[in-house]
Amino acid sequence: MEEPRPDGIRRRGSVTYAPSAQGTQLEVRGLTRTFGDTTVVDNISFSVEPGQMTGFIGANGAGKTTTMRMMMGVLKVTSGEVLWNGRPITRTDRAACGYMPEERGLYPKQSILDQLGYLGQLRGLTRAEALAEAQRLLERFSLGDRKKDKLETLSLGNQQRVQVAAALLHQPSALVLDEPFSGLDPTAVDSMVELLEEHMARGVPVLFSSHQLDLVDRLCDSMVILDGGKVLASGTADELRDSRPLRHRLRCAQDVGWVRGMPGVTVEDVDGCQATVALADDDARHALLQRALDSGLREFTDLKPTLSEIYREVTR
Ligand SMILES: Nc1ncnc2c1ncn2[C@@H]1O[C@H](COP(=O)(O)OP(=O)(O)OP(=O)(O)O)[C@@H](O)[C@H]1O
Repeated sequence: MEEPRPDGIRRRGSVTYAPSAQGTQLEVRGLTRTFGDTTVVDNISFSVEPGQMTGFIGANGAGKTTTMRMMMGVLKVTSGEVLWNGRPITRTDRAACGYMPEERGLYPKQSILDQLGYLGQLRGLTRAEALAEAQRLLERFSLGDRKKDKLETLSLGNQQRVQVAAALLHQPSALVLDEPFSGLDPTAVDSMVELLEEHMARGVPVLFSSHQLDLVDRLCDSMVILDGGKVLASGTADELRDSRPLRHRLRCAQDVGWVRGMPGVTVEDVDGCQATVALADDDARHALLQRALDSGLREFTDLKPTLSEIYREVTR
């Protein structure tokens, strides 16, 4: 979805923006958290770059929420540090962040506009500014006519949108969002992504956790895969793909059962004239293609792994 252009300007969806020279970089270095004798986040390091969207993925209990809580100062760090543009993060820096916690934190029985106005004031806006910004965000999410309603009267997806609005009220310098897309329909995902991209265009780094791997694959510049409190893999989607063994699809006019037993060829699947294989080296490739030509070679394609496949492989 991202088209690099020669001038360095990138297009994502319908938003065009130039990389900011002054964005914020968020980094965790050697971050660790123990509860009693149990280490739930174990010496992890990664960075979230200015203007980039980083997906934080991992099974239930992997340690994503605990990491985000430490980043936001909600939970004490056992060891390690959180850095803001390369130096230890301060309270002021954290106040400039937009954080959507797992436990959400808005009041179900209070009117949406009232509580967004209040939250905006807590983050340094005047009441008038907070209400104006809340109203603007609610309009963006097509919730303008629900502003006087209690939060609990909205559908879960719409409550989620209000929670994200709460994190965006004060033009945050960085965004840390715990499962912001869960429960949203595809249109709601797109409108939220569009909004986040406007913030990224200001150089805001976005870290979000998700179990929706297809979404992370589609949206993220880079990703961090956490398992059992450890970072198993991190990098851009292409870096992660390039670090995995390449597989190939082979299709011939005749049966390709002969791939089984060829030296240096690992056979993942054979079905009549088609097979999926991994090759140990150039010799194996050469031998396979020679044999395939005799069988009427129709196709030999590199198969790049999807993020789901990478995730399953690294967490196996
Ligand atoms: N306050 C706490 N006391 C004891 N253990 C805790 C506490 N908070 C979290 N844990 C444990 O830390 C581990 C990591 O939990 P965490 O919520 O960070 O995982 P997660 O990756 O966010 O999971 P999910 O995808 O289900 O939200 C879990 O085993 C959890 O039970």
